Formats: sequence, structure tokens, C-alpha cells
Amino acid sequence: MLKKPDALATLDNAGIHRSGRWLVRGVSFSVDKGEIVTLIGPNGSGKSTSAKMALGILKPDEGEVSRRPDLKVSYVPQKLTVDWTLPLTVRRFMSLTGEVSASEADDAMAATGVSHLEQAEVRTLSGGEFQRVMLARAMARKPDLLVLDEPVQGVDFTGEISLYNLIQKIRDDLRCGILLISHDLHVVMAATDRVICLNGHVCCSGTPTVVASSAEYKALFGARAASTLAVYEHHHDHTHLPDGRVRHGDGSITDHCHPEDGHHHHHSDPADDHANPGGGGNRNA
Ligand SMILES: Nc1ncnc2c1ncn2[C@@H]1O[C@H](COP(=O)(O)OP(=O)(O)OP(=O)(O)O)[C@@H](O)[C@H]1O
Repeated sequence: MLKKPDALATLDNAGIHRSGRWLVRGVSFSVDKGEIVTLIGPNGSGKSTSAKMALGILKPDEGEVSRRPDLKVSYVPQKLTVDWTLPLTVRRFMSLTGEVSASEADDAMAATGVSHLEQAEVRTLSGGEFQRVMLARAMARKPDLLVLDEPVQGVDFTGEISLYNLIQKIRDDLRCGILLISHDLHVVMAATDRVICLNGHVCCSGTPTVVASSAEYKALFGARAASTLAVYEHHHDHTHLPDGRVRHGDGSITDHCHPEDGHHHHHSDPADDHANPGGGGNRNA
């Protein structure tokens, strides 16, 4: 594979062999500077294993993995092994490893909207607050490559949309590459440049639209899944006022948003509508 000058990490035909079997094999993809790459695939399909090769945590048993020299990576794993019975404030948690200065921690907490939680105990945080703190901690290190393993787990879907917006903002601010492992087969964030669909090997890859319409994706997940691969888009069609009322795009104000106005729905890419006749990729349907 020809190495691209902007590539931060490149997997070339990489495989991991454990306990007498290949966990993944023949995996090739790269993450470039400023790019968001999303890994999808069923449970056990090798998403985390592939991400760990990109990070350099796992060495491939065949094929090659290369990373830009001096690449700074931040990794938010799927699970943390921390003894949560110990009291630990968000502020302390931000700088546990000692790599982040107080002002870097301040900036990151402000960017992810968790400054007000500085003195809160980490174990008391809600799922969404915890994910934001994890993101703040990862971005404070100003990585070139940020790897997020299922960053929206335990987050409701309005929260998901705002987390996805936040991830996009981190990419834009830091100009870093982001490798995102998605917990949801059928929803990828709109800002994803490339989707890699894994099933022990790369099943198919490309833009979200290309992946949704590929025969391999349909064979793996079924035609129904293919017709519902939705792409998150955040439409600012109304704003929530502090008193709980809602101001709509046309300026009118109501007590709450109408269920039929598209609020909290996942919209598919308009360009994708032909592939998506079943209701605009609305996961609520
Ligand atoms: N050290 C190991 N030894 C043996 N098998 C392993 C090892 N690590 C992972 N596996 C197996 O490799 C496969 C791929 O695991 P991986 O965690 O990469 O999948 P995943 O796609 O991230 O899954 P999930 O969506 O469930 O998080 C799984 O079947 C897992 O049980």
C-alpha cells in the first residue's frame, strides 16, 4: 500500500492471531490528519483489536502497521479499570497522569462543557457527563490521533448528537485524526469521512453512503439494515429556551416541540434518500 503523506496510522493487511485463531486478518485502512474514520461491525468482529493495532498497543502477527514518527495518541477505551470506590474529583481525574497542566485541563473542560463539574466525584457523574469528562481528558493532551472506543455508550440520543458534535469540534480545533468505534451498526455520525465495516476482515469501506449501499454490507447485516443506515445530522430547526419553551425556525414559540417536527430524530443524508425509502433513517421509528 502506498503511504499517504498525511497518514497518521496505517494498517496494511494486518492480522492478530491468538489462541489458535485469527481475531482479525487482512485489515487495511489509514487515518489521516483531520479525518474522522468510523469502525463498525458486529460484536467480536475485531473493532477494538484493529484500533489497538493503530494505537500500537497490539503488534500485528502478520501484515504491517505504521505510525507517523512521534505520533501523540489519546485513547478512550471502552472500559476503564478504576476503583470507583475511592473518592476522585473530576479535576484530579483530569490530571492523574501528570501530563496535563491546570490550564490545559481548564480549556478542555470548558470545551466539553464540564467546567461546572470540576469538584464533582467521578463516580457520581451521569453517563453523558462521564463521557464528556473522558473526552476532555483525552483532548487535553492535544493528540495527533484520538481513538474513541464507543464514546456514546450510556448516553441518550439527544446526548449522542451533542457528543458527536463535540467530537467533530475537537477534530476541527485540534486538526487531529479521529478513529471512532461505533456501538451502533446503523448510525454513524455525519462528519465521518470514512466507514470501515469489519467482520474479522474488512467487509467493505467508504463513505457512509457507499457502505450502506454495498452488497457486502447488505449481506452481513441484511437489506433492512442497509436501508436504515442513518447518518446523524443536527438540524438547528428550533432552540430550547431557559423556561422550557421552544422557539421554532419560523420564530413561533410553543410549550414543547411537536413530535412530528423532526426533533430528536436521526436524519439521513439527503443525498442518501434514494437508498433510504423507509422513513429518513429515523431510528425512533
Ligand atoms: N487476547 C485475546 N485472546 C483471545 N481472543 C481474544 C483476545 N482479545 C480479543 N479476543 C477475541 O477477539 C475477537 C475480537 O474482539 P474485539 O474486542 O476486537 O471485538 P469488537 O469488534 O471490538 O467487539 P465488541 O463490539 O463486542 O466490543 C472477539 O471474539 C474476542 O473474544
